[in-house]
Order: sequence, then structure tokens, then C-alpha cells
Amino acid sequence: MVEKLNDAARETALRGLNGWIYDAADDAISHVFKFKDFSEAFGFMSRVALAAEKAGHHPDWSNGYNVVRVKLTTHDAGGLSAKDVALAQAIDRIVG
Ligand SMILES: C[C@H](O)[C@H](O)[C@H]1CNC2=NC(N)=NC(=O)C2=N1
Repeated sequence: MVEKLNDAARETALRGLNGWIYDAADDAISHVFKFKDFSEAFGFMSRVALAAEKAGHHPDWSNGYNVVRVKLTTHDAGGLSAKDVALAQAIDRIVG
């Protein structure tokens, strides 16, 4: 059973991520990605989808043309967990 991160662990984890914003109300981390066009945005989503399936952990996300809004939280834990941090790191690698 995955556990929520405590405050100290969360702060440490966030320092290792690029531009993710902590949303205390949802105990989640979010990032808005803007791309050249829809094709670039959808390519990003396709790569993230494969990483999510591989991890067995999935984003809550939306797409409008060239913008992808990603929110990560662990539904099974009721908040932010190490799985969210790991997926955020994978997403950071995808965007480079
Ligand atoms: C059974 C459960 O839905 C699965 O273990 C996974 C699927 N993907 C998931 N993704 C996220 N973000 N949180 C979860 O708790 C989660 N659970």
C-alpha cells in the first residue's frame, strides 16, 4: 500500500523536480506544459501515457491545442506519494 509523503519528504522531493507546483488543497503537484502545436502536445501525451502505463500510475490531465495541464496525486493514498514524484521525474526527462 503506497503511503502519502510527509511534509519533509515532500519538500525534499519537490526540490528535485523542474517547475512542478505543489497544490496543498489537493495534496498534488501540477505542471502546465506549452508546446509548438497540437501535434507536439499529443506526442508528449503519448510518451507520458506509455511511461504511466509502465509505472502503473497515471496523471490527471487535460489538453487544449498546444497546452497540456498535468496533475499528479495518488488516488489510492489520498494524496501525494513517491509514485507521483517518480512519474514527475519521468515527465521531466521526456520534456528534456
Ligand atoms: C488499482 C489502482 O487503480 C491502480 O493500482 C493504480 C492505477 N493508476 C493510479 N494512478 C494514480 N494517480 N493514483 C492511483 O492510486 C493509481 N492506482
